[in-house]
Amino acid sequence: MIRLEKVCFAYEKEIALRYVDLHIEKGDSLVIQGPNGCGKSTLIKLLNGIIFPSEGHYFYKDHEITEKALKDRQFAKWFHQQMGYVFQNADTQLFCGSVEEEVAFGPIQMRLPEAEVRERTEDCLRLFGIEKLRERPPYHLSGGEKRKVSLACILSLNPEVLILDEPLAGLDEKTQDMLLTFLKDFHRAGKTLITITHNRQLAEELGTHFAVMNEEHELKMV
Ligand SMILES: Nc1ncnc2c1ncn2[C@@H]1O[C@H](COP(=O)(O)OP(=O)(O)OP(=O)(O)O)[C@@H](O)[C@H]1O
Repeated sequence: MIRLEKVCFAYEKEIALRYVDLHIEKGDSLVIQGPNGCGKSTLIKLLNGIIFPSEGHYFYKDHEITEKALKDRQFAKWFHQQMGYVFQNADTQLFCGSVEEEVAFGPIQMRLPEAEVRERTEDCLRLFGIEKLRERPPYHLSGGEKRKVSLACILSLNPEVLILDEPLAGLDEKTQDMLLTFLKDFHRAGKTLITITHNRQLAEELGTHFAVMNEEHELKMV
């Protein structure tokens, strides 16, 4: 489903990915670990089509993901609907006037019928217990509340692949348990998960496949 072939990426002179080969099948739950600065966030940006290989190739469902390919609006829309990316910093993701608008934004962009937009929005608000926050502007919420809203936004898109960067960071224990249960159910439903985490317990509970990146910016399956 996801295939990286000898992918390199550099920020000007700063190498961040070195000849990365990676195969992820539908339904896998891949956990990626590695020290600070080894290239994990860069890899996630690349998988999400925000940056592109300087060398090598990235294929999603046999389509090569390049800057040129994503200039095709139909293709880009399809690809971005398949990939749900939960940012580490929720602030970069939230921009609507209210939490409810924020969660409904994706389904509206997908041009879903109004009743389905409403249903998905309500389901996601309920899932994260944030119905009470629906009228509030997202930028006035606490860090943990913002995280719940950004997770609800991504899940309202019902993505095929969910990419998570330290998903439990900043959440209280009850919300961590709820999110972990959700992620396990999401995976059981045949969806694909890619998680970056330093949290060993989360890695063990969620992962079916494990990869480690090293300080040389190389990736190895373990
Ligand atoms: N915008 C940028 N410009 C220049 N160099 C960058 C940029 N972003 C990241 N880097 C560099 O690329 C390398 C990989 O960074 P990346 O953020 O992918 O690491 P990471 O494994 O996610 O780190 P952490 O665990 O600390 O979040 C690092 O050496 C970093 O300094």
